[in-house]
Order: sequence, then C-alpha cells, then structure tokens
Amino acid sequence: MEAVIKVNDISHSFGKETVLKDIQLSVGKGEVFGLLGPSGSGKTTLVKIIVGILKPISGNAVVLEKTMPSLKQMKHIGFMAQSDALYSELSGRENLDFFASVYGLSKAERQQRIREVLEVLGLSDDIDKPVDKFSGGMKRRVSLAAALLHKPEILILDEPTVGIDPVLRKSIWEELNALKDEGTTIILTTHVMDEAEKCDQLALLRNGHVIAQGTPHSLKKDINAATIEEAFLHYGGVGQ
Ligand SMILES: Nc1ncnc2c1ncn2[C@@H]1O[C@H](COP(=O)(O)OP(=O)(O)OP(=O)(O)O)[C@@H](O)[C@H]1O
Repeated sequence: MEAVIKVNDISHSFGKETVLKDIQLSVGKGEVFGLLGPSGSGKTTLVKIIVGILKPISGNAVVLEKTMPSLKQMKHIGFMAQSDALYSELSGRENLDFFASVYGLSKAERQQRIREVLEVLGLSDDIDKPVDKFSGGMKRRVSLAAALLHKPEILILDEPTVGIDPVLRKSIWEELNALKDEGTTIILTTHVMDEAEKCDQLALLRNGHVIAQGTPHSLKKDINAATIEEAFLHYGGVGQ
C-alpha cells in the first residue's frame, strides 16, 4: 500500500526526559491508524511532530513525500488538537468561518462547507451561540468540524472523542469511516480500547516506545489475546 505518512527513527526529549525513542511508522493511504497508549506515553508529542508543530531532536516525519515541518503541506492536513483552539467569545459558526477563511475557502465555499460539516456532526441547533457556552463535547465537535472544512487528504486527530457521549461517538466513527472510504488517511490518538479496535492499524505506545504494531486482529491473534487491553498488557510487559 502507498505510504502517505512515514515516521523515520524519531526520537524526542524535553530537557532530560526522553519522550519518544526511535519511532518508525508507515501509514497507508485511506487507513485509519490508531496511536494507543496511556497518558504520558508520547502520543501528542508524536502527532505534533507529524503535523509539523514540533521539530524532533532526531529523525523526521514525511507527509505526502515532504519532510515536515512544511507549511505547504498544511493545506492537505486537518488537525484537531487535544485542547480546543477555539475563540470562546465568537459563536461556533464564526469560529468555523474564521478557520475556513484561513484555509482560503471563498465565501460561497465557506457557507456550503460549514453547512455540510454542521450536519455531519449534529451541531446545527446551537452553532450560533458563543463557544464559551458550549459543553466540552460540543467544543470537541466544533474542533473536528474545523479540521474537516477544507476536505483534507490527511486527518490527524488527538483524542477526538474525549468527552463525547456514546451516541455521538458512534456517529463520529461513521463519519471517519465514510471519509476513509473516500480515501482520507486518518491518524488518531486514543487510550480507549474499544476505539482502538475500530482502527485498521494500531501502534501501541508506552514510555515513548512503540511496543507493538499491526492490525487489531493480528495483535490479538499473535499472542492469543481476547482483547486489545490484554494484548497491550502482554506487549507492554512490566517495567518497559
Ligand atoms: N512542552 C513540554 N515540555 C516538557 N515536557 C513535556 C512537554 N510536552 C509533553 N511533555 C512530557 O512528555 C511526555 C509525553 O507527553 P504527551 O503529551 O506526548 O503524552 P500523551 O501520550 O499524549 O499523554 P495524554 O494521553 O495524557 O495526552 C509526558 O511526560 C509530558 O509530561
């Protein structure tokens, strides 16, 4: 499969703390690739490097054949950060209109795309309220909507469904699968095991190391595990 994202031997430290060590990943076009790991395992640091917000101490990330950071690639990437980067005094719609104009969409395109993403994410009712009146789950949905506005080929989502109820979580997964069917490549971070099961490929992260990678099925089958959680504990071992 054609690799659209390659992570080549990335290591990173903050001060004396090594947070990523020799990470190698390859993400194929149209894959949903999950980075699964406990809090502090390095997931956010890795996605920031892939997006180009952070430069690793060694190694590199290549997105659509360009080494990151590359401003040019940003138009191909939709990024949803872990903390919502929304303007709280503006309404949800005004936020989306702002991000759509940053992406260079014309007024007519902005109106149409905003309508489309609002419908997909079930946000139409409250979108004209200021964001500081939104619940945490609604802010996550507006952030996801913002990442989808310019129909990026690559979506990078840091904990996209945190604080989102199960019904909406299901509809977000339906949307992610629909985007994947259209050829969008998706990387997402999670520490939720049942969400990891929905990915095509998984990398299990612990203490900055990839301790195993493969399809959810193969990760379980290789060691006769019934669940991803069991597989994680097996590959993680004690003290790694
Ligand atoms: N800017 C920073 N300066 C110093 N240390 C940092 C910085 N960002 C992250 N770290 C440290 O790097 C390690 C990995 O953090 P990271 O946020 O990548 O983990 P994570 O797996 O995404 O965790 P979570 O699931 O809680 O978001 C942690 O020990 C964290 O404290």
